[in-house]
Amino acid sequence: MSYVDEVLARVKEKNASEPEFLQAVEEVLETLRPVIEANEEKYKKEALLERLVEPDRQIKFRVPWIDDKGQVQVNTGYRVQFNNAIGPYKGGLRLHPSVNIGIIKFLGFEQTLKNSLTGLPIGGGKGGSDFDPKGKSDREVMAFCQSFITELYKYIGADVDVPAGDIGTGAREIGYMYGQYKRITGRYEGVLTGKGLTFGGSLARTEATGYGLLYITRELMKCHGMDIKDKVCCVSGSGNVAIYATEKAQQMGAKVVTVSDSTGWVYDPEGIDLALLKEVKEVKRARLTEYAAARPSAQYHEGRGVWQIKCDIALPCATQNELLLEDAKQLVANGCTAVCEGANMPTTLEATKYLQDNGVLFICGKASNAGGVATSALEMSQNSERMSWTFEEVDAKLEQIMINIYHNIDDAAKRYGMEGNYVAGANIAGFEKVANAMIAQGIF
Ligand SMILES: NC(=O)C1=CN([C@@H]2O[C@H](COP(=O)(O)OP(=O)(O)OC[C@H]3O[C@@H](n4cnc5c(N)ncnc54)[C@H](OP(=O)(O)O)[C@@H]3O)[C@@H](O)[C@H]2O)C=CC1
Ligand SMILES: O=C(O)CCC(=O)C(=O)O
Repeated sequence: MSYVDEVLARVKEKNASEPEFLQAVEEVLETLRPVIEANEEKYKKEALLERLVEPDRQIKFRVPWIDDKGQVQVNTGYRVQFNNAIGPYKGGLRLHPSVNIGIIKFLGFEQTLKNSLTGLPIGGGKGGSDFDPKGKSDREVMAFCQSFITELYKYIGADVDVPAGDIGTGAREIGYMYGQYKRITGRYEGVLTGKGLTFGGSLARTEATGYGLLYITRELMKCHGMDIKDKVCCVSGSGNVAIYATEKAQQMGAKVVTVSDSTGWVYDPEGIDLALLKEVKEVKRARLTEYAAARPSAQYHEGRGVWQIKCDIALPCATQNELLLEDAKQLVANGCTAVCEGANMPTTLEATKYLQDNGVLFICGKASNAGGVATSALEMSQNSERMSWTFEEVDAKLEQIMINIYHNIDDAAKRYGMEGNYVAGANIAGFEKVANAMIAQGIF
């Protein structure tokens, strides 16, 4: 049995109840085979893969808070500090009822390789809670965030572990968390990113993940002799990533015709009205039915269905495993050219393989959504030097980082004879840097 197969078998046995984590590990290890085989003896002796797939530590805690009726509620909080070989742990906090340890582990594992791809000194971590901010008052959200940080503050710090936003965690939640961290520790430091602009946040962080997704998509298209201008895009989700992906796609001259949320989706053949979408989602925190009600050209459908709409470029920006094999078949049948992931692991393994086998250009989230965390690292730099850069400065750095990521993953795939396989390229390029740093720092 090869070293990769041995490790995969052990990971499956040990983490049988964590399907998302297994899926993420399987995807990575399968594509790393040629790299591992070229150095099998060395990596095996170092137990490098076993160390790579085992988090440095997992923190799990009770989060009690009081709702508006005076009732005590209890949620579970998590922080998985996955790997700090190349920098302090860095990664978002997800607040969603589906959150469990397996989901946080998959996200932390992917984050380690993603952060490596940014070229910046950040390790990988992820956290969150099964708390659902939807339908809660601002006071309830504040009560939860304060309680969450009252436990988590012990484990984080500007040079230790720097959390940020993710699903359900936006500027409001980060603000309450930052306030509580400062109150407990008395320290005014860059312990969280995605902060408000009046207290250390970076310009362009809000836009960064969506904008970065489009910068890398444009580079991909350009390197294959195509222009993004006038292309039709299907976007899923209607949160932070989806909104700013739509904005940048429109700025580049593409037409975005769909968005979705957890209850339904919208097809708007005239193109998404971004101002209306922002009003519905960012201001009112309402459902997409409100978008459809205010927009005569929009058709609203319950459930899922975005990928059945004919498009040139598909940008899944909602959540994991939202683009299934049947969706991949539909995209191919409709002549889709490129799929670039805004969300983390939105495409299943079978769907990814089908897209790749059928000539669709495919960039995985580790590479294509890395603009968010890269800009978080730029926020950390600004906090350390007590400076604020202009929107244009941050945006220009973000654009260059995304272009560099594309060429690094393209080169890595070519080096191992897998030209055009950007999943392999991303995993190899991300892995090489982390592996070298782990080996150089000795066994721990
Ligand atoms: N924010 C960031 O900087 C980064 C985010 N990501 C990833 O991008 C994705 C989206 O994150 P973000 O935009 O920040 O999160 P938001 O909470 O802002 O938006 C999430 C969107 O996805 C929808 N959604 C969430 N869960 C489900 C589900 N189970 N089924 C269907 N739709 C769902 C939400 O619908 P509803 O409104 O109904 O809940 C919402 O439209 C996630 O995978 C995240 O990990 C990756 C890199 C950076
Ligand atoms: O900005 C960050 O630190 C984290 C972003 C994130 O959670 C992600 O890249 O998935």
